[in-house]
Amino acid sequence: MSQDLLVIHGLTRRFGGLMALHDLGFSVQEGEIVGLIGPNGAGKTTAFNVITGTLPPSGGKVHFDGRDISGGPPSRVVAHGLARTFQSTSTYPNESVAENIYRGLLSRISGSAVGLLTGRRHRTLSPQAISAEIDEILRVTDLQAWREAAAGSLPYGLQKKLGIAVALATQPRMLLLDEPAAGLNHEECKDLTQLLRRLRDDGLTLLLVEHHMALVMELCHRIVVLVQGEKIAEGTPEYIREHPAVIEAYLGAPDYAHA
Ligand SMILES: Nc1ncnc2c1ncn2[C@@H]1O[C@H](COP(=O)(O)OP(=O)(O)OP(=O)(O)O)[C@@H](O)[C@H]1O
Repeated sequence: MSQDLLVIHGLTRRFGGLMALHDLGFSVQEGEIVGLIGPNGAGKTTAFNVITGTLPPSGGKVHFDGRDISGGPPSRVVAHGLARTFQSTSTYPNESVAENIYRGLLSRISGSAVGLLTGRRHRTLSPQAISAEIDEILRVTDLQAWREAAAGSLPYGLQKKLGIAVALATQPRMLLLDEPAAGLNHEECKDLTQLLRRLRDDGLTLLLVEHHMALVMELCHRIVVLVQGEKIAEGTPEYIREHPAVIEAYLGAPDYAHA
């Protein structure tokens, strides 16, 4: 039986009087792809921000690989092997694709005390080793042809893929993806699905926030549904697709009916 890699318990986050997350609890097993879905404003990005230490929780705990990582900071969370991508593209537009990936590598090479203690990080890598790692990430993400191109010159879909490549450079055990399919055309979406499937097959654990229901239903082993900061359902895609409260709050809404 697989181990729980990420365990969230009683997670709460307030913004003034607004309860953006309330008593959220779920877990993700090693090797699983879990989807976190819900209508706009449900608290999905807030959940990502709290899990990755970008925002402190108002209450509750986040455990990763048995360690309490509640409250971050993000560098410590990454050093433990939990990386994320952002809704918007977050690369350095004037730097090349390879240089952007190098930045991801650097967060690992320069490392933190935590990284050194966990033994998963190296303080130095030779230039050849760095180049080989960049090449490998370019191969996995199928971005080889764009190695020296400025990140900002890439088509939007490839910029989003580069965001995944940079996160992969931190050598995560788990990746949190915030709306990777947003703004992608049909072909780009197919390409992304293939990449995520490859990463899953390579054993990477994924937590995916996404409104593209076809992609979520195809890729995820389990789905957690948030509405107004609270979990209203959790289960397999088949279970979630037929869940009356999920259909009423989200899947049946006209905006999502196409998905
Ligand atoms: N920094 C902040 N300050 C105040 N309110 C915030 C902040 N960040 C998020 N919120 C509020 O918290 C609630 C949850 O927002 P969040 O962005 O987490 O939702 P979401 O499910 O990711 O939505 P979407 O699908 O539109 O990205 C919303 O009401 C939002 O306005």
